[in-house]
Amino acid sequence: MTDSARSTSDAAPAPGAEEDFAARARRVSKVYGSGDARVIALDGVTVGIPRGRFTAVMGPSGSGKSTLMHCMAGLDAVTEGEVFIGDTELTALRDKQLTRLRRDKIGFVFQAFNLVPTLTALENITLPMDIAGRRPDPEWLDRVVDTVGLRSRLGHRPAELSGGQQQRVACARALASRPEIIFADEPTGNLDSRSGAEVLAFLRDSVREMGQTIVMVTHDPSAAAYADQVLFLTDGQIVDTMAQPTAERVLERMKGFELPGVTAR
Ligand SMILES: Nc1ncnc2c1ncn2[C@@H]1O[C@H](COP(=O)(O)OP(=O)(O)OP(=O)(O)O)[C@@H](O)[C@H]1O
Repeated sequence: MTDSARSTSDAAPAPGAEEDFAARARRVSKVYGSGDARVIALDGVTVGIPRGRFTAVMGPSGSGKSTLMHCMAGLDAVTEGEVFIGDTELTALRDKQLTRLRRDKIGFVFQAFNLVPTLTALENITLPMDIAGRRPDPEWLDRVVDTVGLRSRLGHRPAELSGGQQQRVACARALASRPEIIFADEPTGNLDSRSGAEVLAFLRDSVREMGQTIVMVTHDPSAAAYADQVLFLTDGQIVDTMAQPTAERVLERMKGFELPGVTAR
């Protein structure tokens, strides 16, 4: 068995040895609180996120999905274990280096669109690069704008755009700097199903047509069906993976997690 084939097993590939992964977690644990309030949110997770693929993360409420994403994106410190973005060990970085790595290598899309209301769509898309003092590659930006399908709306402010269009602007903002990986936390959580489908199609196209790597946390089996693979978490551990998911198969798998007192939302 190759290392990549056992990406979710405990036998993690050596750092730098597995070039097909845009991000990796190795025996990552995250514990919140202490004493009676102690919660093991992640329990020794080892996983690789394949480069140029769309990965969905699913699991019951409280299973550790957001914690995994936050730890892998360097938004939250791990209690134990290592996280790599490309070949860089994120968990070994000091605050300033971590801020730079997040800025240069990672894109984020959240449930709330987090657009600046006074800026146009285009200004929002290029804002992180403007702040970083980097000039967007015009050809790339053009391609992102075409894929996002908002060329005629680039001069509009967020209030003049629909929710789906605003989230597509947020996706384009994440893509503009060609990050190593994009983490999306419930990107369709605030959208109706039609706008959600537009955003998901855009995320999928940016993977297929532009080679972007995306990890998306979702509760929605039909959203997960846009991904190339699904990772299933329960009780802070990855318990299963599914390639080429369909909404029906994901739903069926999620039903298996519905224990008394635990609902798969
Ligand atoms: N800041 C925190 N302090 C204490 N406990 C936390 C904190 N953040 C998360 N937890 C706990 O860690 C566990 C995992 O939470 P997490 O938010 O990662 O789950 P999730 O799968 O994303 O849940 P949901 O689907 O409901 O968003 C839960 O038991 C949660 O209560």
